[in-house]
Amino acid sequence: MSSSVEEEEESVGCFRSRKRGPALPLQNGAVVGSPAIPSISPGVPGDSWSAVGSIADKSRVQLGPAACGGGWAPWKVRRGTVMLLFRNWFVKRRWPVLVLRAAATDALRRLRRDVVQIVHRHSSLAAARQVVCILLAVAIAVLLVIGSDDSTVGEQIRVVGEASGAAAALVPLALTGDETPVSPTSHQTAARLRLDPRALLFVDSPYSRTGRDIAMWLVANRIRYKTEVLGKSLPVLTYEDKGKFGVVIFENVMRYLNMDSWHRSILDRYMIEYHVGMIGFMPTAQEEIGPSFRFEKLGHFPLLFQPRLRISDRCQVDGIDRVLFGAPLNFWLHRLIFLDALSFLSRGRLSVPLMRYIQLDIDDIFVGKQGIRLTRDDVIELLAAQDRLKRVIDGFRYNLGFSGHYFHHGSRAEDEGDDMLIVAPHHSGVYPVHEELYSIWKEVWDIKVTATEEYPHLKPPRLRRGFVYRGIQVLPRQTCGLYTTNLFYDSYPGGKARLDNMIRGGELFQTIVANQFSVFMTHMSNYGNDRLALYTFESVFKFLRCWTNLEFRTVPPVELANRYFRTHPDERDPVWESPCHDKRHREIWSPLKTCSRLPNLLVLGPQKTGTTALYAFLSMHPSVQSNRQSPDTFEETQFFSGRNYLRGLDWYMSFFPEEADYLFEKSANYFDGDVVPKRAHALVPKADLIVTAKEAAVGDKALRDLRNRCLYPGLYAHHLERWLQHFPPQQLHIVDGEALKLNPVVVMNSLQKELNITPFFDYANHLSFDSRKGFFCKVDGEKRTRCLGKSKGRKYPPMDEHSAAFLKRYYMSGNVALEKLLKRLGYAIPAWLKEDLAELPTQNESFRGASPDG
Ligand SMILES: Nc1ncnc2c1ncn2[C@@H]1O[C@H](COP(=O)(O)OS(=O)(=O)O)[C@@H](OP(=O)(O)O)[C@H]1O
Repeated sequence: MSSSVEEEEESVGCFRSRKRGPALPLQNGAVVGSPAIPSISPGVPGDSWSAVGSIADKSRVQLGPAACGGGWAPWKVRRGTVMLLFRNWFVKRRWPVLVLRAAATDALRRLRRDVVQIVHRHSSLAAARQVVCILLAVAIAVLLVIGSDDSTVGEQIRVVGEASGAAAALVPLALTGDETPVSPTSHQTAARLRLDPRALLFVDSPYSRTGRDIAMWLVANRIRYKTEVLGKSLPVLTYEDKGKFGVVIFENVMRYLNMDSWHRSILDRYMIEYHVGMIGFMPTAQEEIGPSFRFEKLGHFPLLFQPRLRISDRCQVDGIDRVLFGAPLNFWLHRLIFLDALSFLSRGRLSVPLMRYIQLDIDDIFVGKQGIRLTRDDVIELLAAQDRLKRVIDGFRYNLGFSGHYFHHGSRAEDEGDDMLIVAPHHSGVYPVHEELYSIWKEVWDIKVTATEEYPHLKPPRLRRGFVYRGIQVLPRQTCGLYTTNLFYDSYPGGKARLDNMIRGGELFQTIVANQFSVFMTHMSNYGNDRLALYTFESVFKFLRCWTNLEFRTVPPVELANRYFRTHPDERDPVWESPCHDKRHREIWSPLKTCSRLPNLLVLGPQKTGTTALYAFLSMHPSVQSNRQSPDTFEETQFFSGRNYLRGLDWYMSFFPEEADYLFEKSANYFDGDVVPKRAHALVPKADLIVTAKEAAVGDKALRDLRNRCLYPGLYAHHLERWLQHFPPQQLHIVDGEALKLNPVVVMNSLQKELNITPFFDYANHLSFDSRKGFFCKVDGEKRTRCLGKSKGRKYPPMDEHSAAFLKRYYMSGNVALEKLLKRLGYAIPAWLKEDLAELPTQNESFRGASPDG
């Protein structure tokens, strides 16, 4: 890092000094060359339209107030530009206005040069399209005016909310009725009570880049959302008197503009009536925007821009707040502003909390050879840094883990360092789970909390989640960029810029932004040597404090875990991943464990469709072995579907033999279990799946009792679609249950080929029809048949008319959806389904177009 940049960074107050020795105090400061705190010109009080201005710096931007309808607002932008703001929730309010200046390359300058959004109210419905176009242009202009010294951009922008510090002169938003914010510092209004905390995300396709980035960021921040590919219909937007979505997001705002007028009016009406705002992203492709716009890419800068653009706005209002992003969501500052936009546009319904709990673990504090251990001076500096961090992180203390074996193993100075450290137990290596470790922790030390970076083995690390196993709360440990090796700033793997980028808006920064709880760990030696750990942590918290309104706190580990699982109760249940797909997990796993004890095939059910027969027939194949039968749950393991899941991986694997070419299990309640596809995919993502489908049968019990247990699984398409969200269609095999009953030889012979099970086993020689049973049965050695037990293949009295009519109605739309799905997947339509659909009365023809959900 050059000294000038270093000086600049220090004076900015956003970064911690690189010099060894006492770190700089963590305090806010002004940006070098840019007083940084923007000066804002007041708008017209009480007017819902005002200009908002800003900027400082050498760019000398001047902004004047703008009155609605008054023509061009006199913005003079010199080598810079401006965006306007809403009341910031997340991004530090003293940075409400972001500056876009001429091109430069270093990351620090880039931070201050970004402009992303415009909050706007505009136009009447009739003129909506036209004005949105204008808004887009405004967005672009705001992003762009760069490079055109003294270019003038006229515009009127509504100031939504106030900002603090120098921005305090902003005109407060003139809100009325249920738009009135409940507190001057939050986005919450009474309108939020009518909204679900969920976003509606329109994407171009399931694979489009920006859409995936948006979805990932929503997931990272645990914000619920529904993805929708804009097609012929809109999703249902309301239920009873509630809005299902707190904000509407368009990955490509042109899709919103080009929406057909009918759907557009429905969506707009929803947004107006429920006070829901919209976020739109400008497409990056020129052809999407039209020939009249010319974009240029500015060096490394992530935004597109169009020079010399004059913009006007008509100041008409349609009641919808829209935030436009001029670039995709891959720049960290955009991501922060996106969080603010979500909060603002959902009237506080999608506000992420600002408190962040931080735990810094120093692991293995006495482990290390002489020469790389902590000296007395290192420990003094460690403690001094702890005091400095305490100023930013309320109650901060390091959390130390040690191995007593290595205590006093260093030089004299290092041993003195050992003496100065106060130690507390610390645990790691908890995933993949070693049952013995958990037992010992519980029995010997009554451990309640630990942390791991291995679960789930997700990248990026900010997506890691916690779980509880055997009463031990396991917190996710995040990646801070410092590992178990001795690292030095000057020889940091990938270069020092890589580490600094992680700190300044990169992975480490975003991890803390996205997670309310962050646990980091690095080894002792990185607090010695050139004290890279101190630099890293102090820098990132300085940077966070500089750019966000986040607050930080450290609490004792047990309290931290309790708070974590109170905040994220849905994370308590673990999601078992296969240790076999990850080299590192294979290494950590016990050498006694083998990856061959997981099934290649799952028979999913549903019940009553012939799954027991299929299980018996598959087990006849010489290369195929099934699970051992479980006495507790009707011989099935029922691992993925219920409480057995919490018994752990060892329990599940104990049902399978160690040596087998091909392993399978059948649990007939897997098919309709909500969580089963996700769990199954996490553990056996390559497994084949068999679903047996048959006309839904009922016996002689009351329909009401059966509705949940028996009828719901028969909505085949609905459940199959859920499985297809996790598994590719090639792994899904749908077997006609009627054909299995009437002609199992044909079904089994073709199924083994589909599943690539060898050698070929001709079922014609091993199954035969038993006229007494009325079903096909196994042929045993003496040509006698062995049939399934009495509980399978029972005879039922004919169904009464009323019940039959009820079932027809119940399954009508579901069967239509199944027919469509089977066609889509390339299956022949089973005879029973054809028959059912043929009986549909003509007035119900429209059902043929119904959605899979019926
Ligand atoms: N070969 C053979 N032998 C006996 N039964 C056969 C066979 N092939 C298909 N079937 C049909 O399978 C039905 C039972 O389905 P499941 O095994 O899936 O039922 S369960 O969920 O396990 O209870 C069973 O229905 P029920 O008699 O109602 O149990 C049969 O209709």
